[in-house]
Amino acid sequence: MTTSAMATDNPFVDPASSFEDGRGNSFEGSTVSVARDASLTLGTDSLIVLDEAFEKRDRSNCCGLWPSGSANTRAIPFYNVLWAELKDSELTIQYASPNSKKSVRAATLKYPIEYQMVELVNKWVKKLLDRSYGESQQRKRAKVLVNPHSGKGSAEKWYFRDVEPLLKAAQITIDMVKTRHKGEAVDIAEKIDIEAFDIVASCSGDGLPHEVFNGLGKRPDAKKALSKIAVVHIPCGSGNAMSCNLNGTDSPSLATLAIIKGIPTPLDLISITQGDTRTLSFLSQSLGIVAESDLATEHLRWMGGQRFTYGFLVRLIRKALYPCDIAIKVAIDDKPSIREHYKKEQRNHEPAGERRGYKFLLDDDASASTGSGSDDSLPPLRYGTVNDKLPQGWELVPYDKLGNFYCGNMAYMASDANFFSPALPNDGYMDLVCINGDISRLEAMQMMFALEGNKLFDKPGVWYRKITGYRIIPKNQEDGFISIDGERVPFAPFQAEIHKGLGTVLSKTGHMYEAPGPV
Ligand SMILES: Nc1ncnc2c1ncn2[C@@H]1O[C@H](COP(=O)(O)OP(=O)(O)OP(=O)(O)O)[C@@H](O)[C@H]1O
Repeated sequence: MTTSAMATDNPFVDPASSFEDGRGNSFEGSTVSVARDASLTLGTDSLIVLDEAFEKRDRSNCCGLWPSGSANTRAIPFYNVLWAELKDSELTIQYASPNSKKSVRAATLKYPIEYQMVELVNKWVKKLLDRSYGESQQRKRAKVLVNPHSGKGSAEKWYFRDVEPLLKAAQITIDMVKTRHKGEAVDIAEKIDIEAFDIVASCSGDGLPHEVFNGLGKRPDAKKALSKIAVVHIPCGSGNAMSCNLNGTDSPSLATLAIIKGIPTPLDLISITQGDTRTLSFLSQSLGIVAESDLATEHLRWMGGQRFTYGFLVRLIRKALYPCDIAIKVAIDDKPSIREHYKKEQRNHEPAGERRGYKFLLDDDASASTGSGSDDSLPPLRYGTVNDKLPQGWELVPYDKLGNFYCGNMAYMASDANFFSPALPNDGYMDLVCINGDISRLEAMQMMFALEGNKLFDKPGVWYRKITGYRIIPKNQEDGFISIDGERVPFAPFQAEIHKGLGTVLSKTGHMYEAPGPV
């Protein structure tokens, strides 16, 4: 049986089946008949399966979650197709089937193929895989790290139930280890054979990806390792910001699907120098009410997500102040220009390779001062370290009434907190929000509600800037809380500077976060 012969009998084939669909996809050869009562068609966005057996097998259409035409058809979006192959006269199609609004599970279709159809079906399978993966790499090789202590301790259970079956169905090679202690992921990433893997996936909170970036950053070939290995996050912890930003979800199975289909995306990374250490930050740095609400409420873990809100409100009522001296290298300092910058990037589709590099940042007034000398290790620090004298043109300004210093490299800081809505993965800027601690309680509450409604950026009391570096020196406080990517670091001066596109992640679009931009 030929594909074109079948096409005329099949109600799901576009009548213009030998023409293009306007996107350059030819419908020629898009349908294969795989059994007496079944055919498979490559539609515009979905694989359309017409199979009389569906009607008998599954009248419920999986709770109405599939966008099917009728009881004997199923439209499987190409995004959900995990793998297809023809082996031993059997065509197997693996796909992610929705089993609730917030999860998918691996499912399989199998059809016997007659000998004379083999060549045709093989060509069809190749087309199906090309459309299903697009720019995303097929059969990725994954080093998987599972932190059994993440969140409420369910990471291992979720890995085996929600994650591994999807990875296996997508033919991803898996090398999984369970982390045994803090810092182990740093060592694993530092020693990993970067030619043997494409991604390092952490089933954890944001803590493990932070360690992975730092492990890769410690290598003598740090730059190469950070651009070759995509660091990805499967949300199993209490803080899952990375997955919300890049996978658009905090569901482990949906995040796994997003990673299987993810597009390599350069990510800006930030060097933090404090004392004599240099670490990498990928998510945020905070001092003041946000850092304290998170880090000083560990004893309230039993409250779950409410613990942060409770800690925040207590400090708000106290009108807590966190005086500091701060020097900032500002790039864009007004909200209309920041909004315009964001819109420009939304329209920009330059390839990943051109998004890397430090070219335009090297044009500014700072000269590289610190580095290990080797071309392949971490890039030198253009602004020096916290122990050096201030770079030329920087000025320490007293912020005596500071309530919140919050610097972000991603938009969502939690699934319901789009704190830095104009943040971009590789614009070469950090987003800085400063809020005074002496604003009225009413204004502070309004800011909290504005955050929930994605309107924080526009609030008059929110001082929003795009920056490339800063130094912050806490004063008049004996002790306090500084958070780097959600982990506590010593309460001491530190300096930060951004490296454009130094790291690599996988995202859905290749250049934007999943958070809605500034309204
Ligand atoms: N087996 C282990 N036992 C204890 N800690 C571990 C273990 N494996 C990893 N860790 C550490 O746990 C920390 C937090 O991990 P992660 O971010 O995955 O989870 P989380 O629940 O979101 O974290 P948080 O404690 O920050 O809320 C990381 O610093 C990590 O190194």
